[in-house]
Amino acid sequence: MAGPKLAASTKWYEFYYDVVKSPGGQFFYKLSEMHDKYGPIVRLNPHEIHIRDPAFFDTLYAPNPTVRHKYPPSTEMAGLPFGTHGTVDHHTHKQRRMANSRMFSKRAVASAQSLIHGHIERLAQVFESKCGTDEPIDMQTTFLAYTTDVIYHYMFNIQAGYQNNPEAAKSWRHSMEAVAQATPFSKQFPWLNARLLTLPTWILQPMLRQIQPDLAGLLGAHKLMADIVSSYVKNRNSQDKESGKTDIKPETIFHSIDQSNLPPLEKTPLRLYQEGLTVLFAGGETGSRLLAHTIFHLLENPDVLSKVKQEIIEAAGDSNQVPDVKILETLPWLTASVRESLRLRAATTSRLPLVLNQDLFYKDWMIPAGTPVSMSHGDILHNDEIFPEAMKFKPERWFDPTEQQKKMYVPFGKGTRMCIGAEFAYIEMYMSLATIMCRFDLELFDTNWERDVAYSRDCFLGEASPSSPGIRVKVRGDNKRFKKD
Ligand code: HEM
Repeated sequence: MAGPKLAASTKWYEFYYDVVKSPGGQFFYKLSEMHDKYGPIVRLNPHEIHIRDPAFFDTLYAPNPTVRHKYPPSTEMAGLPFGTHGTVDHHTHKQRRMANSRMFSKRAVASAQSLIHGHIERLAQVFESKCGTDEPIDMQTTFLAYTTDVIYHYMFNIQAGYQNNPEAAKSWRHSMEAVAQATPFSKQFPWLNARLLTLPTWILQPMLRQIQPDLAGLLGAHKLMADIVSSYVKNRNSQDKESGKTDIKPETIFHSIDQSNLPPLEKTPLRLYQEGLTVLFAGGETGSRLLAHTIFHLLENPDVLSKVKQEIIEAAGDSNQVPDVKILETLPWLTASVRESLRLRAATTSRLPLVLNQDLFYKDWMIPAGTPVSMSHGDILHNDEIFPEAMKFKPERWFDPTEQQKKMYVPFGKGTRMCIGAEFAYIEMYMSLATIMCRFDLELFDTNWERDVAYSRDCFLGEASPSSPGIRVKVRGDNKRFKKD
């Protein structure tokens, strides 16, 4: 297998690019260079193979019943082996995912529109409070507070209240940033997080405060989840097991797991706690970025923005209410803009390794069973041959997409491990975008693509430059459209 000899002989090669070379998380660029030099299949470290060939994506990330395990070091780094995302074994994962699935069905998520509306009202108040002032809004913090509040409410029936507490929201955002910064390091020492999380809080908290105070803030989320689970478990025995079993949406994700066919060992407090954290971490940051990036692109492209606004306002007709999600999803410019924003930012920059029980064949190569093999979404979503001028925001490409473009649209991944929250992300996104963009006139404040939007580091999700103050806007006017009386 081709690739630099040094990379094939030691993991310190990757360590150098991810941890030592400023600003960290640089190995994914090196990986691209390896492919430019050695071709579509390379050995990137002593254990792993990486493939850059969109045509192979469906084979590697195949759906059930094809068996695909995760590669333990790639899942260990989050320290949540009992959550779906951290589950290595294919069959265990399948069962755990099935137990969660009632929370994520299209019908269940659509039924949550009024719950989401409540949080959008609060979001609109933030924009309203800055209207006409010169104070910019940091969109990622504001939207993270929104997506986090929505997840806590929908998944755990809890009011987390980040939107009502700007200091808590800022500190949560800093914690998420700190996790991202630490990811290139934890990728090299994946066992570290899991070990750290076994320490008692009275040791861990002061220790983390010394290393990185924002990381210590993360323990607040762990403590809150432990409390939510403990209160759920306390009441669990007094609840009628059948209650809510036929509802479109179970009350919480824990009800969904409890009412599933999983065996009792899969319903322990530790399992619930880790699944809860998995969903919280997987859904907050991704959704808030998508929102901030889409607004960035719309403000950079005023002609597209005016078409998006116009079609939403026309769909609303005489009503002063945001159209139903079923209608929003049919609006061509809105849908195309969201798709394009997701494609352009290719959320997950990290390679996503899988392990097979059998040998895998790629062209003339035979990859022995048990070898971790990965591909990267950016290699597909930013491929100029599939998406001409791939790094440009061109929503109109989605009006008449080729079969290949439709097939290669993979921001949520594919196969057994693909995102389970895509419907949730879309609904949360369509409803808030429609409200914020139609109600307020926004303008970008000191924000540009190179520094603030394009990624410069692989921290599992792609991170903008460390010098970025974030994507910021000023609110120039309030049209009062979709404002609740
Ligand atoms: C723009 C938004 C989002 C993007 C681009 C995105 C992308 C992804 C990707 C690529 C994966 C697969 C990762 C892997 O194979 O390691 C994933 C998994 C996952 N996502 Fe998302 N996601 C988004 C929003 C959400 C939301 C809103 C939720 C929950 C409310 C969520 C929950 C999950 C979960 C639980 C998994 C693990 C699934 C499993 O292993 O079965 N995601 N996401």
